[in-house]
Amino acid sequence: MALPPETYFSYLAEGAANVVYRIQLPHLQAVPPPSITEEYEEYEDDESQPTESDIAPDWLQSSENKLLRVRKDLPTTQPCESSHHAWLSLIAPMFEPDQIVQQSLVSLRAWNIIDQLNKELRRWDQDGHRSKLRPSKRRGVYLADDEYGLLVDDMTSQNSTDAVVEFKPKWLSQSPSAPKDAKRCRQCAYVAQRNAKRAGSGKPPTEEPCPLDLISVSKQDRIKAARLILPPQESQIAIARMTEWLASNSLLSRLRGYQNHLDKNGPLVSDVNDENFQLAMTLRDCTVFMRIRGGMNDPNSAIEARLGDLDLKSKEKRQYWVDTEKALINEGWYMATELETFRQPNNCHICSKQYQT
Ligand SMILES: O=P(O)(O)O[C@@H]1[C@@H](OP(=O)(O)O)[C@H](OP(=O)(O)O)[C@H](O)[C@H](OP(=O)(O)O)[C@H]1OP(=O)(O)O
Ligand SMILES: Nc1ncnc2c1ncn2[C@@H]1O[C@H](COP(=O)(O)OP(=O)(O)OP(=O)(O)O)[C@@H](O)[C@H]1O
Repeated sequence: MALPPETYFSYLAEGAANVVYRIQLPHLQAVPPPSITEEYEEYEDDESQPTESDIAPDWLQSSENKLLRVRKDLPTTQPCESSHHAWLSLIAPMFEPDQIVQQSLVSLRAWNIIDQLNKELRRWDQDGHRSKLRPSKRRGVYLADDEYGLLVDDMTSQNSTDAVVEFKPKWLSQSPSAPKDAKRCRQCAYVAQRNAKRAGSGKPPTEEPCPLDLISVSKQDRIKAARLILPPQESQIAIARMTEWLASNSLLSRLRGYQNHLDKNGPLVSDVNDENFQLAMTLRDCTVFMRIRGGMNDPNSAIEARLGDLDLKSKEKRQYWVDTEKALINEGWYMATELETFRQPNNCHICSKQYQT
């Protein structure tokens, strides 16, 4: 599938590995309509007239409600073609179709799309502080000159009443290579370490939900997690809805099941050439995109939740994963015995459960 010339891409957001664009197609009228005589010739009286979507070209139907997601040129990313192949064969079969952001390949070669998008990114970077779109920490990295990009389901709000929420569930179980009597889970240990570094450079701490609270049977734990997922000003009704979703959804428990099953040894021991380990690390860094039609305050609104950012992790990340795990163990972040000067609060599920017993 290729998009027609004159398609306009507007920057939406980016992460460490990909840039995501909204797609604005050339107006449908630009596609030559069938002539009146052709229409008469093709449709008999008893045949129903084709609707706009029946006559729309392939590119129009395939790119409706889609975003373009393109890979950055980094040693840790793989061409979309190979990551899409892994997604099709290994990842998509793990979930129901409505539990994941659907994706398909789109050709980027036709009219130097990447070249044009990179020119725009470079121009913004050169503009320095005048470029408000690109976060400063993302500057200096550009798109890979790939044959293909991905069309992904657009999970942004589709009208003014939709609410959207995005979060990463991260490690839904303790790391298998963490100390046995750890006082923090993998993610809380990591966040504590990161907040100590932030404090060292004068930045405020980030507060993130403990993944174990996301899947806890205790309502109190889930309320705690829901408050941290939602923006600070969210209403009690919204917090209650998110708390209820955390209890009733099957997505997170399925995700946790796969994370556990695919890596039983943890980053210190597991073989990075083992596809299962790469998959487990992929599932420990995916994103939940939620869209609530009618908003969080409408108790009847339907919640759509899909996992995205499911690109198979590269083996190139091995050293980073090993170094991270070693530091969390050796510097005492798992055990909450970090040096006094770096001391961080411990709000991890593991710690709160230990105090309760
Ligand atoms: O190491 P982590 O837990 O900080 O996760 C990284 C993410 O950071 P965050 O989720 O914000 O903590 C990080 O995300 P951000 O840079 O924070 O957007 C990436 O997702 C990174 O993966 P990759 O290098 O793009 O393959 C992620 O790396 P891995 O999942 O490969 O460890
Ligand atoms: N399907 C989608 N619908 C709506 N917004 C999206 C979608 N995919 C990505 N985005 C937006 O673009 C941002 C970056 O996308 P994505 O998470 O795919 O990038 P990434 O580089 O793979 O992320 P990471 O930094 O986690 O590696 C997301 O945080 C989100 O705001």
